[in-house]
Parts: sequence; C-alpha cells; structure tokens
Amino acid sequence: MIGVIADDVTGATDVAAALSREGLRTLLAFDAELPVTGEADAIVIGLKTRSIPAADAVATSVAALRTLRDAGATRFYFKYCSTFDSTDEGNIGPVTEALAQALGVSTVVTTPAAPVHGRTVKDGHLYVSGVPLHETHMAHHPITPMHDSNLVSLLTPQVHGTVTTLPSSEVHAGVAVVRAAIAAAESAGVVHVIADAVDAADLAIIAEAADSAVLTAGSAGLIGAIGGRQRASGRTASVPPAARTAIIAGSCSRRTLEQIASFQASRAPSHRVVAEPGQTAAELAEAALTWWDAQPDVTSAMIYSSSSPEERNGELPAAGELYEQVAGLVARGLAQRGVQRMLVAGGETSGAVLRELGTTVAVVGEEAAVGVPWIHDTAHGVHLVLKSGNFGDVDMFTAVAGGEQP
Ligand SMILES: Nc1ncnc2c1ncn2[C@@H]1O[C@H](COP(=O)(O)OP(=O)(O)OP(=O)(O)O)[C@@H](O)[C@H]1O
Ligand SMILES: O=C(O)[C@@H](O)C(=O)CO
Repeated sequence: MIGVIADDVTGATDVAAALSREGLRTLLAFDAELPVTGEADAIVIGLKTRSIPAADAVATSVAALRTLRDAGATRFYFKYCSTFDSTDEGNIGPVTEALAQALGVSTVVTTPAAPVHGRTVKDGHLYVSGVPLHETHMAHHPITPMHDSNLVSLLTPQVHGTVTTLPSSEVHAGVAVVRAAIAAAESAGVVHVIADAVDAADLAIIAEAADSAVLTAGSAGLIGAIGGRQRASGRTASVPPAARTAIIAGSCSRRTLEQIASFQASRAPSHRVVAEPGQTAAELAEAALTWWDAQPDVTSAMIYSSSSPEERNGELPAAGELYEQVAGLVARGLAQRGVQRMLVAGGETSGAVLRELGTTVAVVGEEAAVGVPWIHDTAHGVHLVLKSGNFGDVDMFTAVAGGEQP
C-alpha cells in the first residue's frame, strides 16, 4: 500500500484525485496521529505543515509516517506543492530528509513536475505553463513568494544533503539509464535527485525506474505515475447532494481572483471580509454569517477575503492568520446552519476550515476540476471541494455552485 504525506490539505486532495484517477482505492485523512483503518490501496494524510516552523513540520510529518506504517503502507511519498512553495528554512528539504532518515533511505528522487497542471521541470528549472516560476504570480505569494526557478538553488539552502539533477537527456534515454543514474547518485552519497519531466511519458519512466524506492517526493505528478503502476482495486465515489453551495475563499492566487471575479460577474452574491484594526476573527465571522443568513435560502453565495497584491499592501501584519481563522469559523457556522456543499479556495484556508469542522477523514469523490475532487466528510455530513489556489477553470466557482440549485 502507498502512504502519502501531503504538506497541505488541498495538495492532499490533489494527490487523492491523481490516485483515484488511476483506479486506486484511496483514503484521505487529516490527522497525523489518528489511526487510519479501512481497505485501501493508498492512504493520503493531509497536513498543514507547509508554512509552519521547520521543526514542527518535521515532527508532524514523521508522526504521519508512523501512522501510515501502522496502517500497512510499505512505500511512501512526500507531497509538496507543484510550485515548490517553500523558503530557505524549508519545509520541503527538512521534511524530505527527516522522512528519509526515519525510513533508512539514502537517496530520494523528487520532482514538482505536474504536467496536468502545467508544471514542468526542464534543466532543473520549474515552469508554470511555460513561464519560469519566479516570473509568475508566485513571486507575490503572501506566504512563500518564489523568487527563483532553479530547483537546486531553491532546495540547497533547506537541506544538509547533496542535491543533484536528473536531466531530461537521461530521462528520455529510458528506464535503464534513469535506474543507473539513481544508483550512481546513491553510490555518490547524493540525497536529493531532482528529476526533469515535461509530460506524462517522462513521469512514467521515472516512476518505473524508481519502482523499488521506499520514498519518493514531489507534486501529484510523480505519485500519479507511481499509482498507475500499482494493483488497483477500484475507486469509490461519493456524490454531493444538489443543494446550495457556500464558497469560502482565502487564496490570493491569481486564478482564485479570476474565479471570484467570474462568480461575481454572474451576479451571484458575495461578501468580502476586510479586517479593520482591532477586529477579531469571531467578529468578522459573525458579520459574514449574518450576511449569509440574509441571502435567499436556495442561493449559492461566496464569502471571501482574497485580494490582489496591491490591495494587500494596506493589510495589517498577521492578516493571513486572522483571515484563516475567519474562514474556519465561517465554515463551522455554515455547517451548523445545515450547509452541505462547500467550496474552499486555498490550501492554508482549507486547513483552517477542516480544523474548525473537525474533519479527520473523508471519502474521495469525482473531480470538480483536474486535481480538485469532491470529498465527503461522512461524520459531519459535509461535501467539500478544497481548491488549490491556482487550480480550476476561471468559471469553476460558478460551475460548482450553479446548476446545482434545487
Ligand atoms: N486580504 C488578505 N490579506 C492578507 N492575507 C490574506 C488575505 N486574504 C487571505 N489571506 C491569506 O493568504 C493566505 C493564502 O494562502 P492559501 O494557502 O489559503 O491560498 P493559496 O496559497 O493560494 O493556495 P494553495 O496553497 O492551495 O496554492 C492565507 O493565509 C490567507 O488567510
Ligand atoms: O501541487 C499543487 O500545486 C497543489 O496540489 C498544492 O499543493 C496547492 O496547495
């Protein structure tokens, strides 16, 4: 069985979708330590470790590894963001090295390439739809602004071990050559091998070459290819009810801002959360819920704090954390009001929502967009779409919320 540790919850659903797409029965959990039970080909544990202090991220990830081992996992994957969201302190490097150490693994093949999401790695550089990472909106990310596209330069300050690349010339030479390159890296004491990959065929070669690897790392791309090589017992799907949808957006990624604008252009109601100095999360959430209560009770509606880099200039320090708390409290209030369908935009935002809802496990359903599945928290009766900031078509909010009204 495959065990995946994901550094945020939208990333976890992205992986769960990739594995389900390959026919693997996939369980999704959101607690590092809670035992996971149930028949599965893969278990994905979604954490909220991307932007916390590295030591905490390491401790939580190693705890999740123990949980996955106890559940019967025999090979492991560390899922980080396809835009390599991290800083010089981590957490991609420290977590990879801690997991490797815990598993007795000396060399880890790693790649953020996710061609289905437009992420490719060429000559050790990361591209988003063909544009070098640091020239994209990721340069303005509120938590992990990315100012470089060279993955060796990005990873090296985060790690103790040596970092090298697996160039596309070797990937294209086929499985035997890649296998030999990995073995050579192992002999040379290299810890991190960053693989080039621009399409599914490249990932398939890397996955086959890494067939015996106990630990690999990257985005949903490589693990999807690894999953495609496993025996699959057939996915389970859970269908959300046709009911009004609440959209909660905290992502400030460009695509989310476009989706918000498109939803508003469709004349759907929306409420913007803007914190004034001294206001608490509870007050802001209460105001948002009062607004929600005033909407017609069949209407899908959106509550959002997302804003452009220019708008965020005037924000209070620590605004991000405040807005995450607001999102969580709003979700809890909506669930208490019987709302069964929620779309949450943003990984950190989604983590806060799951925490407030008390969601610890979920069943993976159909994809609302590529890499964005519906998930069903059966314990709390809520169906959720946890959307990575940059994922989904521009009209995704309207598509998820519209046409589903009773
Ligand atoms: N108006 C705002 N000003 C400052 N920060 C904000 C504002 N609105 C939201 N935020 C914060 O920005 C961060 C957005 O991160 P989040 O992970 O939710 O989105 P994302 O990075 O776009 O998504 P993903 O990680 O899935 O790509 C959160 O901490 C959120 O609370
Ligand atoms: O890899 C990605 O881009 C996403 O799964 C993600 O992690 C967003 O938070």
